[in-house]
Amino acid sequence: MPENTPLLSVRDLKKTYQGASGPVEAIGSITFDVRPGELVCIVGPSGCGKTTLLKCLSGLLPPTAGSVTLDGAEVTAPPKKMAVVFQEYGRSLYPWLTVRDNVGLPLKARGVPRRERLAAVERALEEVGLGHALDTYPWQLSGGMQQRVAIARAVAYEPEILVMDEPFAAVDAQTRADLEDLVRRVWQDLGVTVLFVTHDIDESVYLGERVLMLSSSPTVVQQDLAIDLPAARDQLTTRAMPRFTELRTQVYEQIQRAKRGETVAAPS
Ligand SMILES: Nc1ncnc2c1ncn2[C@@H]1O[C@H](COP(=O)(O)OP(=O)(O)OP(=O)(O)O)[C@@H](O)[C@H]1O
Repeated sequence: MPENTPLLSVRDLKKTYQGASGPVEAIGSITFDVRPGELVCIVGPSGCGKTTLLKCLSGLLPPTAGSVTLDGAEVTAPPKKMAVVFQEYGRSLYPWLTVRDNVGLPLKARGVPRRERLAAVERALEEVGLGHALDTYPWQLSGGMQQRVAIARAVAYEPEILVMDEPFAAVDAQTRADLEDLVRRVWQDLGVTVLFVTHDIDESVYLGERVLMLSSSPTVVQQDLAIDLPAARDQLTTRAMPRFTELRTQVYEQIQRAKRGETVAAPS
């Protein structure tokens, strides 16, 4: 696929829920593209519709209007080319299966032969630094390690796009920093396209090559900001850069505007 052809295209996406006391307009109108190989973060105030947007992107919820297209095909059901990593790692892994079998499960479901499957599982676990944990069970691992297993499972599946829904919200700060670096490394090593949803402004700037800021509901894209930080990022030096501070201030101000319901800024 040529570099500039979008992999994911969201066009005038609108979602109105039928609530008990009338319609709730969660998403007003969202339009954006993600090109192959990009790492895009989506950030927005609580209740702005991030989960609703992800459900529509992953084919779990039909939009009220507009469309989602992945690799040229309209998304109407969970696409085979997409893997999703959720916040609740504890509920996304099967406790009665070893790490090896948890990671291999989607490949087994896809009919990948055993030998090939085991090799892919081992590669993915090596990539997330858990090559030694093949025969352990999820409940024998820390929260951060379980989330690594969930990332390995998504990676082993070789998706065209990896969607992550606030994946590090439930882990401690040190683990979170390690996992952020892991996402950047996986993205760089494997060249997979990543769409990362977070409510954490610093995280969005540290991780992203682009940050899409959402407004409050009914949601629109408030700003699409290019993150012009060096590709090699480091928790200490990158976060100490004056440019990092400028960018996080810009995102913070937009989010505050969004919370106050102020008008949309011109795209950067
Ligand atoms: N099933 C539903 N029926 C009616 N309204 C809903 C439903 N699901 C979500 N909403 C409303 O849609 C809006 C967006 O909700 P959503 O959960 O997508 O936001 P969010 O950005 O993911 O929130 P948070 O960051 O707090 O998790 C909210 O006003 C919410 O109350």
